[in-house]
Amino acid sequence: MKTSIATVSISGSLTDKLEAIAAAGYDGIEIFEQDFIAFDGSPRDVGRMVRDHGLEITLFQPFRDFEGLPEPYRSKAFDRAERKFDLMGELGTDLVLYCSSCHPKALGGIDRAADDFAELGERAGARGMRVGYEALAWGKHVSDHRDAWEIVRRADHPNIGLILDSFHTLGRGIDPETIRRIPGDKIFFIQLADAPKIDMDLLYWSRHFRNMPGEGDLPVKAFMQAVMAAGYDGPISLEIFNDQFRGSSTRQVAQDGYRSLVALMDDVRRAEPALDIDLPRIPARVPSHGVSFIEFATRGDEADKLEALLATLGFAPSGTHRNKAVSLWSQGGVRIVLNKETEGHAATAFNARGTTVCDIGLRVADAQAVVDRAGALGIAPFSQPIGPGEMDIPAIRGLSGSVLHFIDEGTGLEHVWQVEFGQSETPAGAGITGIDHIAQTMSYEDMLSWTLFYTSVFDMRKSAMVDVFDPDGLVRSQVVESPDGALKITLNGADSHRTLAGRFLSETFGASVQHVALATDDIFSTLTDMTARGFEPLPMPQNYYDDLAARFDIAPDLLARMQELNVLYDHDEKGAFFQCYSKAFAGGLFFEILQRDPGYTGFGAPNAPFRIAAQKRQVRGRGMPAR
Ligand SMILES: O=C(O)c1ccc(O)c(O)c1
Ligand SMILES: [Mg+2]
Repeated sequence: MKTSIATVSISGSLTDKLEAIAAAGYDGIEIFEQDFIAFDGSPRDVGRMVRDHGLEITLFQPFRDFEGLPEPYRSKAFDRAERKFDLMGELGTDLVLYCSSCHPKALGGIDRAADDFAELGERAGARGMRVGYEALAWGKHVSDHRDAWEIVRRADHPNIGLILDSFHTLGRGIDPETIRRIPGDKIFFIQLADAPKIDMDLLYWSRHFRNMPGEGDLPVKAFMQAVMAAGYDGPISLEIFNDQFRGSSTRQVAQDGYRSLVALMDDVRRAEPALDIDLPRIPARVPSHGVSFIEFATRGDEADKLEALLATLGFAPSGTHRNKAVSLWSQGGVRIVLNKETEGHAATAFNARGTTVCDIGLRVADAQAVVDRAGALGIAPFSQPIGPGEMDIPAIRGLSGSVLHFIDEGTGLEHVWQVEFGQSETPAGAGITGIDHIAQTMSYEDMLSWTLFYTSVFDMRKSAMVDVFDPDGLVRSQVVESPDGALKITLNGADSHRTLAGRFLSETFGASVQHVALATDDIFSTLTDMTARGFEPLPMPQNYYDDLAARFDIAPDLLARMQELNVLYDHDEKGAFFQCYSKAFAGGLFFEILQRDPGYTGFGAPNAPFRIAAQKRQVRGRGMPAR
């Protein structure tokens, strides 16, 4: 199966685009007329450039406002068609997309349009060209692929076929199952795009908010299942109009697109195994059973402070690495690794950004399968030299060059703590039972990419994006989690440097984990224990508790305990949620301690503005903690 991407989908000059597209692994490109017109070189030069990159031009597009016109417009449209056939010949492509007319003079009528296409088919045939007809969701008379298909069917010409674009079908809510009725050989080309569900004008939505399959909310898998079931075997091409992508890294967007295509077609094959899909088989998404460890790169004064903080949270040293300046702190099955090495991956991370989470270990069903699947999706494995007596644990690169290690059971990897750290017992601690979630802060424009990373590699789903109001700007929060909730990651996207998240990004030189949320079954006894160990919570103001008393029906003595321990509260239909924050350390990192009823699925988002305001007071009060 050939993969392709429209040049409009990514940023940069035509040369930049071709390099990125070829490097990402695509077979071809759709040339958008605008891109060609803006280019200073002949059509032959463009065709040669494309082929020099090992790519082919799968489609030239768009040709607008062709069908259903009265004279003299009709003849002019045919003249224009001939000129574009000339151009296509020079570019070296034989397929052009005609989108349904938006011309104010277009008359409508299925047979009139079919006659126009029958005549066009004759002219195209004489030139060795083929024409595909696409229903734009906002076309004047044709806005539904079923009508476009009826026109193509009645035109009844071998050089005239249908082009399906998932956006136009799914954006209008047309059932993709209707595609199964169309003969596969009459579908000349497939364009794929996803989009977030937002209620807005179709044209504006299409031209600004499309995204990669899997990044949005449209049923693109069902669409592709129907297309493949129809017997289609041509290129599958991404056509993504997205304002953010037009300003982002050319290579990254091209890579994400390829990743989304491979993951989608793998999903299609798994959903309908009888379909004949000519793509290499890749391992299925691997379930994660949660976080095995979190590793901080840290040193010197910051390391001392982090150790002191961990001790107040009830963690205790429980092992030292056999070869390295790396120690293990643990409590109730939660492992925190402190890496003070001056060489290797952690040292690089520390040198670049100070104390930071440089590595996350995930418990998975099959560690090697994760690395193999990630490889098929274009994500490189990570490896470091292995010292004497050390284990080779499969890993890949994650957020901003940090590392994700995978630990499974059954291959012996789970013994790494005894083998490398000589771990004996797990200290009892303050009642922390696990890691509830990890929060990663990134810039807003990287959020789609990282959401795709997690949902394409792992068996994780995304939930709706939530707006978090920082007093100085908006932060958007997206949760990705495994179906059983064992692994939950919140991705927080900052737009402005003035938000707490934005400030963290600039203080720590890029995206990384900003907080780790520790779970307890009894937050009051845990916090009482932590307080006795010297834990200092983030202080919450009286106004917050007055508001809680007004909003919720909380017993006065419970409210008093919450206030005493600086516990925040939320609930949904299924249960209650309590949370408390540590003060920030090392440039804005912090811990959260929380207790959730099993049914509560949120993260206390309504509390975020008050938490952020309290954190900002702290920063102003004593300045950002020194490095
Ligand atoms: O927005 C448009 O005009 C437009 C043009 C060509 C396409 O293939 C398309 O899907 C949309
Ligand atoms: Mg299209």
